[in-house]
Amino acid sequence: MALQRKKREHPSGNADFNEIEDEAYESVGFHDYGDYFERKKRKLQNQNAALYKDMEDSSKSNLFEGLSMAINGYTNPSYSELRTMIIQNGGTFVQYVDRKTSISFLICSFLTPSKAIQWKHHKVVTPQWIVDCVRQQKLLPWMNYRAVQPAASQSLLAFPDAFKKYDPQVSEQLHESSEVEGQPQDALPSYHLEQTETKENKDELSNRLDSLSRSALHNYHLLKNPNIRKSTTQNPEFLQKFFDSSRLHHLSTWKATLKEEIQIMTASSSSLTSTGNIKSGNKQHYIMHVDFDCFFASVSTRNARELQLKPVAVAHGIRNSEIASCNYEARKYGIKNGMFVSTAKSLCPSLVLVDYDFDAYESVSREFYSVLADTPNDCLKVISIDEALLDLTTHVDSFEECTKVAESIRTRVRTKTNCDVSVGIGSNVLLARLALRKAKPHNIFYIKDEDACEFLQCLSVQDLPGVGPSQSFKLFDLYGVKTVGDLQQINKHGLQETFGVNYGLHLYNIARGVDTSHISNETPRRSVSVDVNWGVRFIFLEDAMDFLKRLLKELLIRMSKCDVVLHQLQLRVLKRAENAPFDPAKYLGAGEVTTLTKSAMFTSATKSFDILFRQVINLYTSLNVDPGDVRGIGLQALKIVKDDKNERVFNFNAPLKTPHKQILPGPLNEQQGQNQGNENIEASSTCTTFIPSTPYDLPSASQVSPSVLAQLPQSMQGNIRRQLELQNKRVDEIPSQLDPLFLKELPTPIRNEVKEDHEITINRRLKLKSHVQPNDNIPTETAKKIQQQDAFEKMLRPNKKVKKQYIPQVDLQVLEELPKEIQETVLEETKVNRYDLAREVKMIPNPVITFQQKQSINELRELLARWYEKTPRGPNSRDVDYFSKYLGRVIREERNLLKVQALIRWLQQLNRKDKIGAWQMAIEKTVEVVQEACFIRQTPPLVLL
Ligand SMILES: Nc1ccn([C@H]2C[C@H](O)[C@@H](COP(=O)(O)OP(=O)(O)OP(=O)(O)O)O2)c(=O)n1
Ligand SMILES: [Mg+2]
Ligand SMILES: [Mg+2]
Repeated sequence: MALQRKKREHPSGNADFNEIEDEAYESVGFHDYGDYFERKKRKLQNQNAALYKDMEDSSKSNLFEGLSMAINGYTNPSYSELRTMIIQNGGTFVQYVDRKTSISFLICSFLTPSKAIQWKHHKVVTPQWIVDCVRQQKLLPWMNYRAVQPAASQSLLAFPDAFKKYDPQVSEQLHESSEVEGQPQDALPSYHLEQTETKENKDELSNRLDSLSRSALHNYHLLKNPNIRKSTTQNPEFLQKFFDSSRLHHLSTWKATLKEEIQIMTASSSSLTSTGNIKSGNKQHYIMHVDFDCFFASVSTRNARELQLKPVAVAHGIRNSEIASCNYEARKYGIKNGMFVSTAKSLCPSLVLVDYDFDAYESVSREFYSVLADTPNDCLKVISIDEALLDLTTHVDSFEECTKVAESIRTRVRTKTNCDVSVGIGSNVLLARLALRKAKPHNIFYIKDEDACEFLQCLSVQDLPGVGPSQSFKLFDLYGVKTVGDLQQINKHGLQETFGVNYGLHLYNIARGVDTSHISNETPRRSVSVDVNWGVRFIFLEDAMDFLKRLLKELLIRMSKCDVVLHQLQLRVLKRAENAPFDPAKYLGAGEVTTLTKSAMFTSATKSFDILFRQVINLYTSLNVDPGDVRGIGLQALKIVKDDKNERVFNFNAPLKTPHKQILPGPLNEQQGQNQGNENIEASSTCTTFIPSTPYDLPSASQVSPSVLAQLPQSMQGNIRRQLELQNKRVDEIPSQLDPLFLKELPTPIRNEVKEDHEITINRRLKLKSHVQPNDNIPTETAKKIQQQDAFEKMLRPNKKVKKQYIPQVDLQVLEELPKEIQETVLEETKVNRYDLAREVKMIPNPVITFQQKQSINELRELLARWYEKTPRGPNSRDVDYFSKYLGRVIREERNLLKVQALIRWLQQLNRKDKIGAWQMAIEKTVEVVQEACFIRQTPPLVLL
């Protein structure tokens, strides 16, 4: 197949999947819209002011005076009839709901389950309430017209009753009783006032609530529910419960422990490394990748033969919890690890859910590793609790011999654990890994070097490690590449041009089965950490502080178990991504987040809670994250050393000082400056603040940069220089400021790229520094230049998303509907000239939005029919998202409601006969997105039934 570099063209020239994904129009929540909608909102308010004036003039009553209401979805009476009733009876009609608390009532006939959860603490009534109130001309008790029933539908992790102090019933009663009067009460919920409900307390709370961000306020309302509250960080016992039930916590702890044990075991034997080239000189390498089949699921059912024949999955059991592992019987239905229980159940209603058995997983894993350790090898590498890599190079001479070893491992593991492992063998890690996938389940497979290219040809590019959805999309988009065979046709140069020198080369190599990575024996542990990424919900800053305190205590407990002290402490905060919903799909999960990291260095290793906590507070506050947006927190002890009990780690006699000032204005300052007032930090940022752990400590040489040194007071410079001399170091020995752990987490090619760039930067810095006399003051100009070079740190951070600029947008059609005076004001405000506007409107008609390059309804129907036919077990949720977003865009931009209506009806019709559950859910989700888009665009909801 001759592959040309081809860019997909879109007839409309303005819409493709990338744009759909990139643009800030996730399924539009009631609260998620940006400048564009703010603008639109104002414009429509103007419009409405005029529109409603006539209605108000003919007001029938002031029945709804002081009440603000919004309408959502399909209603009977219709949207416009209800709107008229509300306005004519003195109510305020709200078109855009940007804060749930900004309206007194939401009127709707039906809410989807996820919306019902979001709105369950708000007054959501059926249209009949409006009708009856108007008919009787009195405010009737709204609870009799609830559209959302108050009972929480989800079962929750059973935390002990830790929240007695908040009396939910009293709160609920208060809520209800004042509402009977129909008062607009954005209420002072009683729960957060732990003490008596004095007026002062209420006022104080009210003031505090006023200053909260939308996300914090959202959490405030969410946490009113005591059941939810006790499943979050607000519960003092949360941490323990979380760790007991968190599989990810178990997995990381086990992995660290296993690595440590294997390291001790192999430390005495000579540690061998293996080069992973297909051929390294004349020596053929033999790498083996061993992994349990459906580990949790098979351990959980290993003594229940009857279950092994049924589809089984291990999960916490609630609807939107994740499946950790499912057996191969379940996989026949399309169920996968990581899928939500609700989706899995819709694919296979008879799916048996079993609970976690962490003790059993641990003991089975120990048996497994004891078998591997007993197998003669050059190197044993822990990959996870259920998988490992073995280098057998010097112990076998052929793949056949290697297979015999694999058979023996399989038999011994089976005998000891009653569970199966599969084994993949190749001359490098990549081939062993790909062979393992082929071997699964219950088998052994090897790929010889001479067969590698052919084997790889049939794989999809996404099967290659390190190739994710975005890279594979790019490959398809630019080159039409789908399979590894296609990828083999693209030359190295082309790939490097598109993906960068290193990643391009990496792609080129792995497409041919070449992997240059090494495996080596375990090295001593380099960090201890504690991470929580579920149930993290704060309202106020003190909630975060309180939780950080508990987290640090936990970290210190773990450090003491490993008998280590730290030189560096890193704080990691997961912040809700811009435009991500307040409540992610996974119940109380983190959802889509941006990771922010900051760390502090200590010259003397420490484990002192006081010292560390002060720095934790400094680090946290310098990140400047709204407490309402925090979705996860982690603390990591880095640069750890064995705790030498005799060594002075903290001067207990020294008075505790106020939080240490950062004495070196290093990168942190720059970072802080950028963080402040900038919510758009995109990905992890690593920077270091430097803190002496005793009052008179000076920073270690490894962190001193001449530019920084130059800016310190003379006396301090002298001190530092003296200390450096004592350590036989010069100022211009510029250390690497690349955090090795951060680097380690990067994929190899990217890591190499970063390192390479870093070296270039360091060289440049060294060149600059050669002008500097070591003992002289560095001239300010040079210092500035050097500081500019410090900006190489920025390389570590992926590009920041530039905040979208608001470009005045005036819709001529809307404008013309406005009264003349308002038109003038709008034009003045937007500084747009009417002539330009008309020209612009002429030039840019409503765009035609395409989906998969199709735009006519018939073409799209055909596409949907194929999609439906190809996915009898239900569509991929990403596809559903794409499609929903596309429809939302058609409503917003192309303004072609008929098209949307036709397509959804078509999907409904396709599924009418088979009534596939997963498809039904997908259609519902699409309808939900569409109706929200209508709601926001101010059009009546679509009639779809
Ligand atoms: N994100 C993850 C990854 C893994 N695991 C747990 C459950 C798995 O059973 C176990 C091993 O992970 P594997 O990726 O090896 O998955 P399985 O062993 O379940 O399936 P397979 O047969 O594909 O290896 O780790 C988890 O709970 N969550
Ligand atoms: Mg496995
Ligand atoms: Mg595994």
